[in-house]
Amino acid sequence: MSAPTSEQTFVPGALDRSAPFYVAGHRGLVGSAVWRTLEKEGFSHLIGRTSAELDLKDRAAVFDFFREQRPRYVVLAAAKVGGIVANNTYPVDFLSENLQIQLNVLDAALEARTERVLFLGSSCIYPRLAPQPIVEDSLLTGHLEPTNDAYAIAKIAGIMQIQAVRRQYGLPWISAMPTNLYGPGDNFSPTGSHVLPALIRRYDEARTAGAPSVTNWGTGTPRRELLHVDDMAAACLHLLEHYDGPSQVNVGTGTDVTIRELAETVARVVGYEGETQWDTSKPDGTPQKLLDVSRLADAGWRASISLEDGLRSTVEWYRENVGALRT
Ligand SMILES: NC(=O)C1=CN([C@@H]2O[C@H](COP(=O)(O)OP(=O)(O)OC[C@H]3O[C@@H](n4cnc5c(N)ncnc54)[C@H](OP(=O)(O)O)[C@@H]3O)[C@@H](O)[C@H]2O)C=CC1
Ligand SMILES: C[C@H]1O[C@H](OP(=O)(O)OP(=O)(O)OC[C@H]2O[C@@H](n3cnc4c(=O)[nH]c(N)nc43)[C@H](O)[C@@H]2O)[C@@H](O)[C@@H](O)C1=O
Repeated sequence: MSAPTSEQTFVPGALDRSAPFYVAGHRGLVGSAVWRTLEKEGFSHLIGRTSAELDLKDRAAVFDFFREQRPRYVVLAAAKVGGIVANNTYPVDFLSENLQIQLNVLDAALEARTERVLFLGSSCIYPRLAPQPIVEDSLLTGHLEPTNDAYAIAKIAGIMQIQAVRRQYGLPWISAMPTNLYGPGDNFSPTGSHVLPALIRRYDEARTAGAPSVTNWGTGTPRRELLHVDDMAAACLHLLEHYDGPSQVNVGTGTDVTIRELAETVARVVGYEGETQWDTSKPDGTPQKLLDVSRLADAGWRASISLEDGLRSTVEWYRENVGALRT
């Protein structure tokens, strides 16, 4: 172990477009959007590995990869991810896989002295009944939402690892906490996905089949904030170039809707005119998780894709790719 270094002043600025930049999870919803954004922004040395090529749970392989590639920048968007029922049903997988992935990547990045790392957590790290909108300082002030507490604890460990590296080694690594995301490349699995892709698929299939009704999960009363993944990717690059600090930064739009309103909007956009029913045997999850995005605004960034526009383009993407969806 190297001698501890105290946290030093680091002034963020434009990243070097020719430096090796590893996007962990580059085929996922977020990773693929980050990759597109970086390509558009002129980054010429992007590095990506599928899980088949490099299983991030394999600690030795991850260390070999970092020793060989020596990325100067890393966005950690590889994780075990799923919707409310997947999280609630497989807590061991969500805890264990995420702890392993992030521990291996962050430890290997530390050994390689990676200059900038952006770790992605989730808004579910905050207490279930945190005051709304949720400020970053709400972390660890109350009980977690039980449907995703295992996943949240893994993510909280990741935030702590970033802070610990900053404190002990002085490296300017940062964390961002996205709200619920959606967009092209999402997981549309009927049982495993998040709410928006599930609704798009359900309503579009019902429209095609001429089904008289669809059934969604829960009561429809919880509120969720939804951010298009292209906005998320832009925020990632913005934070890497404009933010440095130990606190995680919330990434969202600052507005939310009820699940019932979201379902009505999806039905209208896909053109479904039947009835909607609610299966209250399925969990609602946290009643509201609206992020306070002042810190992000102070860093000079705000979301630009409206829910209506983002939803329309995602429905288009879904229809064009329905034959080749992830399961
Ligand atoms: N989607 C959302 O609503 C939200 C997401 N987030 C966070 O954003 C990040 C990205 O999520 P998202 O893009 O939605 O997730 P996805 O499921 O779309 O993508 C995750 C990616 O991680 C990779 N991965 C998973 N396990 C391994 C492994 N063992 N080894 C290597 N790669 C692995 C997968 O690679 P491959 O395809 O090659 O198998 C996959 O492409 C996560 O940290 C998540 O917690 C936060 C809040 C909301
Ligand atoms: C991003 C975040 O995502 C997860 O938390 P969540 O916000 O509760 O996630 P969700 O998108 O799955 O559900 C939102 C709401 O929508 C309702 N709902 C209706 N009908 C469907 C439906 O068909 N599928 C789903 N998934 N939800 C539905 C559902 O009952 C709930 O009230 C975390 O586990 C964790 O992974 C995390 O960090």
